[in-house]
Amino acid sequence: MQNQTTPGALLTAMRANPPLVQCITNFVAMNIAANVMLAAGASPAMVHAEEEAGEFAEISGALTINIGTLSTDWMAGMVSAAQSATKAGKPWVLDPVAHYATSFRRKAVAELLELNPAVIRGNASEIIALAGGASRGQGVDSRDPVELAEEAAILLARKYRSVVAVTGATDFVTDGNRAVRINGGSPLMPQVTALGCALTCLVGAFAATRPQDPFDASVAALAAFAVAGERTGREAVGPGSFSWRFLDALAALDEKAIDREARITPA
Ligand SMILES: Nc1ncnc2c1ncn2[C@@H]1O[C@H](COP(=O)(O)OP(=O)(O)O)[C@@H](O)[C@H]1O
Ligand SMILES: Cc1ncsc1CCOP(=O)(O)O
Ligand SMILES: [Mg+2]
Repeated sequence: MQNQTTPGALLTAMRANPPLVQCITNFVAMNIAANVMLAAGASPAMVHAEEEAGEFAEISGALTINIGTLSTDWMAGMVSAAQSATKAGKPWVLDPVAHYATSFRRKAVAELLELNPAVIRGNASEIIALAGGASRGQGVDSRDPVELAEEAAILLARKYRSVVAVTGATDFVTDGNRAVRINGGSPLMPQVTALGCALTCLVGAFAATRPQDPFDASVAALAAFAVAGERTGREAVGPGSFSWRFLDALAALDEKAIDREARITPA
């Protein structure tokens, strides 16, 4: 019998019933994230206004919240959506973009963390700082290796009872108990803006497909990026061609390819 929770099986399940995912993301990421979601087979909606964000979360399969271009009115929409998702039993994913940079961001992330995200997805510098460590992050960019963030990720997963997905050259995913590393991708990925933000939305899509197991959902989303990114890296000549070729590679992924090519190892 086939394992129903392999990344490939989850990709097939997601495409068979494309989940509506409410993505509250940033101005930089909106377009690329929506295109990544469509290429992978999900149905994204970028809905953030306070007047409707909570109501929209009720009809979505999952919610993602990203503080990349935060403002006070967006924060109100984020809080309303997260409360509504939790109440409706829908998983939501937090992307704490550059939360260490200003007190406004630090305060916002502290408030959002209290609203029970199912998954926290960030780069290594963001995860280290979230656990109170000394991060070398600069603005939205990570300057720390993922290996240095693994302990922080486990700590955060236990503290907030959530899955923590740390990305970089080698990704690390933990729920505080289980942990895996995922290899793949391409060094060109951090040269294309908002790919991490787009990945956060895709984690939401897989979490909508498998709400009972946000760990497997996160691993599947990161594996899809790792395989599509690695394939794209072989063809692209720079960040420009990487960007459009990556969408094609995501769309071309299928169950067999992802399960054959994903390099996932227990940590
Ligand atoms: N040096 C690298 N080599 C391979 N893949 C990478 C590398 N850096 C980042 N990635 C991949 O890029 C995607 C976005 O991750 P990351 O750049 O860490 O997020 P963010 O954009 O939030 O900083 C992930 O799929 C990650 O695995
Ligand atoms: C450049 C920039 N500025 C504010 S949000 C953003 C995008 C960040 O994207 P990512 O976290 O995926 O690198
Ligand atoms: Mg990011």
